[in-house]
Amino acid sequence: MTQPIVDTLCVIGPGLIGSSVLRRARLDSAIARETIAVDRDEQVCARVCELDLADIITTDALRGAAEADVVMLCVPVGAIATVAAEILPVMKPGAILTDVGSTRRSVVDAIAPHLRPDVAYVPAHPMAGTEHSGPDAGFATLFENRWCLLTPLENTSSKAIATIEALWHAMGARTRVMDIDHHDRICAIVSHVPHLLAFSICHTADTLADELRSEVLDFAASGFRDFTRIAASDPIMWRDIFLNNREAILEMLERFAQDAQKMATAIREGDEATIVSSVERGRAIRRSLIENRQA
Ligand SMILES: NC(=O)C1=CN([C@@H]2O[C@H](COP(=O)(O)OP(=O)(O)OC[C@H]3O[C@@H](n4cnc5c(N)ncnc54)[C@H](O)[C@@H]3O)[C@@H](O)[C@H]2O)C=CC1
Ligand SMILES: O=C(O)C(=O)Cc1ccc(O)cc1
Repeated sequence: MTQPIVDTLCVIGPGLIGSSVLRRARLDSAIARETIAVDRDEQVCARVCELDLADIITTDALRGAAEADVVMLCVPVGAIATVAAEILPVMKPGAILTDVGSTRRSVVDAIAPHLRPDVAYVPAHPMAGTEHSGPDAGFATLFENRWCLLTPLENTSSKAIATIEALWHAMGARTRVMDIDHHDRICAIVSHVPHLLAFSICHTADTLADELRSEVLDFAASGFRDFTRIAASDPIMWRDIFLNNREAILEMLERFAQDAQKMATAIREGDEATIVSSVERGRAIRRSLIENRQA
């Protein structure tokens, strides 16, 4: 029998993303020989146990990390560096630390002082998810045909990078290695600012409902519903993302505001050509996303 990609895989934070990884590992013995799930929340551990998602389930991060060959941190961005600092001293020599956090620069900088020369750190962010969270929300096919963006440090061994890439390939994902700051700018425009806009437009509509004393949201058309699906996402997760990718988000938000302002000017001035060309451009982009099966 061929060796699995990882001997012992420890997932810390088996919520939407972590439980999806564990579900996939349950289905495919080529991923890991043994799995460990760690969560500080006893109720999450109890649920992971009921769902039979891992071989060992514990609230003790040190125990899980000490036994693992790969430790994957799937906790909110604001908790990643704290958990990393706690577990790094007990990790096995030669083991790999990875995390799935949605932002990179501040996390990598906060982890850097705690790194050991004999433990590789390979951040890997799956560009896949939903607006739901917790262990019940996960599913084994979540990463199929999705990108996973790896942002290793310059001195990270190519063997460790290859192991994490193999892990994500086995989960159905495509991988791309990229620069840390490049990652944060891309994610700001394709993920973080769209979430910000969805939260904000819900807020605006709700405030208007108060002012008009009307059930504005009861009349939400399907466009509003499609556009705001992501506004149902977890507040702690998004607080952490916004605060940890501050510069790139503010830059992209400013660019967006300029484009929205151009549309406002075109509408005010009855500039048909600008309005039509903007809608045409959006339509072409949306159609190409569907053709590439990313929508
Ligand atoms: N939700 C999404 O669509 C995506 C999320 N991500 C990233 O993945 C990570 C996890 O997100 P989700 O799975 O959505 O979150 P989740 O809320 O579903 O699960 C997070 C889990 O971490 C546990 N946790 C929190 N702090 C902990 C700590 N200090 N020690 C141990 N466990 C702890 C929580 O109890 C929870 O079970 C985040 O960093 C997020 O930015 C990445 C891609 C997509
Ligand atoms: O629900 C959706 O469509 C998402 O976009 C989920 C998501 C959230 C955060 C990420 O870092 C990546 C993907």
